[in-house]
Amino acid sequence: MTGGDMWAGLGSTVAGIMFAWAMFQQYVPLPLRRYVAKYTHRLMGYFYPYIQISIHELTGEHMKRSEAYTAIEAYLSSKSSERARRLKADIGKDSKSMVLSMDANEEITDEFKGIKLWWTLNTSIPKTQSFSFYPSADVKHYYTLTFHNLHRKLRKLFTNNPSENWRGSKRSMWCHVVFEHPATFQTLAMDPEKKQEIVDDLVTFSKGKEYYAKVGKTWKRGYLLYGPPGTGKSTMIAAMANFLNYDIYDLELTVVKDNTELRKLLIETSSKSIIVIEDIDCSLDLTGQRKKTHEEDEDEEENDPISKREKEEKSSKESKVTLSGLLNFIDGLWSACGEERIIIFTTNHVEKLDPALIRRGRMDKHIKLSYCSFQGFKVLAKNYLDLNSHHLFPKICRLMEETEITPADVAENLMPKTITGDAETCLENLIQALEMAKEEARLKAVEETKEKETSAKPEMKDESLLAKEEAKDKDQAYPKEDAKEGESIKADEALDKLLERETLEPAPDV
Ligand SMILES: Nc1ncnc2c1ncn2[C@@H]1O[C@H](COP(=O)(O)OP(=O)(O)OP(=O)(O)O)[C@@H](O)[C@H]1O
Ligand SMILES: [Mg+2]
Repeated sequence: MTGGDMWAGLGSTVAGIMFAWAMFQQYVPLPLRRYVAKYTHRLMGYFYPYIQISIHELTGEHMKRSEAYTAIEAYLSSKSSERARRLKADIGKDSKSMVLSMDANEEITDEFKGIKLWWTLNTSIPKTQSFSFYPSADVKHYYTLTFHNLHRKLRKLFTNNPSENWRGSKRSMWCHVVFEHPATFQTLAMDPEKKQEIVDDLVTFSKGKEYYAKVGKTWKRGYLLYGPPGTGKSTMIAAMANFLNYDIYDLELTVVKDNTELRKLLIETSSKSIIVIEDIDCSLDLTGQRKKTHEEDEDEEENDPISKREKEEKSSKESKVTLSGLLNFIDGLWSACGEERIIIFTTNHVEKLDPALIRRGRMDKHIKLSYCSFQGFKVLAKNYLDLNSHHLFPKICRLMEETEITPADVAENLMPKTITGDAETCLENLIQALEMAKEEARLKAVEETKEKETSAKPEMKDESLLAKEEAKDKDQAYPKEDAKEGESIKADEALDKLLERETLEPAPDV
């Protein structure tokens, strides 16, 4: 086929489509046209998964210039001069400078929180045009912002214990704000292999719809994050939400009235979400509830009616969520239709938790967040100081092997304290902090050995005290001759008692 044949063929195909379209518009009744349009639109959605927002220059009845349009124009002005290929030049207000902006139908690529966006300046020309040397006043300008449908929904952070600026409605038990935590797995300081393992686990979970259905399990996963304060438990939750594009429900158990309220809260959570209970060991006396039986409670109350009333008053304010209520919550018994949910508990004291609460199947993966390793430090150094290597790194590595420091403390030291603060100063600050931590640990160890030694002494002390007391008793029983009058009366009484006892009991061997 020659080039000419090909163009002729294409031309006749286009002409055919145009003809069919004209016939469709003219003869097909409107309801059917709408029906077809609806499905064409859906079909388009599959091929064109982008969202477009238009911002028109002139708005309202009086066609005033829109403030949003002016703000976008100003915002894009600097980007245009860097990135746009076709620019429009205007004289600035001072009549001396030149202001450059993007020309009509020009496109600029931009980024917002890691999301790729496209800005386009469009013009719409009225259909009835009269010939004129001057630009028509009817030409309308508008910007279009285009982004992928995936980013249509901004992530939200929900809470059942809101403070002032949280948004909520009477219908919902949760209030929310836009979730804007910047943490990612790249910026999280931890052992790279462990990090990869968690990422793989999350990916497997998020793609596991069929698998969970096949094995007959609710599509949910529980993570227990434990470790000392400042090791990145909350940061990891934010990184997980950003990675999976899930909402977060921060559940404050202490303000949940009872199991029924807990159930309602769970039902109101959406799919693709992470439900978090921070510091679970402090949230409820879950272990206590298990250990104390009802009978024991009742016995205590009967003995002390005041404490009973106090207890009742206190417990009317306190949460009545029980361990079994919480277990049902985790097992998802109340959410038969529940889909794609992650439940996370955090704690500083894993040993305090009831084993039932954290057994596999409930908290499927136990993740220990620990003190900062040199690998972790390298992530933070890259993140905070943009450093891959430095002559102080070996010294830091050695100190980190010798002492414990949390990632939170490392991060704090790596933050420049002045605008001009350089990387070397920050690293030196960290070295100082590490040396201090090492010295503190040494002193603590010394103190602990001293305490151990002294805790061994009290027994000896006790023995000597006993000996002294015995001697005192004897003194009282056999008063010294120079004792004062009152004392000698007491001593007489004691002597009487002793004699009395000796008559009743056999005399001890001395
Ligand atoms: N592993 C980490 N990687 C990166 N930054 C971290 C890490 N751990 C802590 N940080 C930094 O320290 C701050 C405190 O960390 P985070 O709140 O995550 O600690 P936590 O383990 O939840 O502490 P707590 O037990 O007190 O709640 C964070 O804002 C973050 O800047
Ligand atoms: Mg935390």
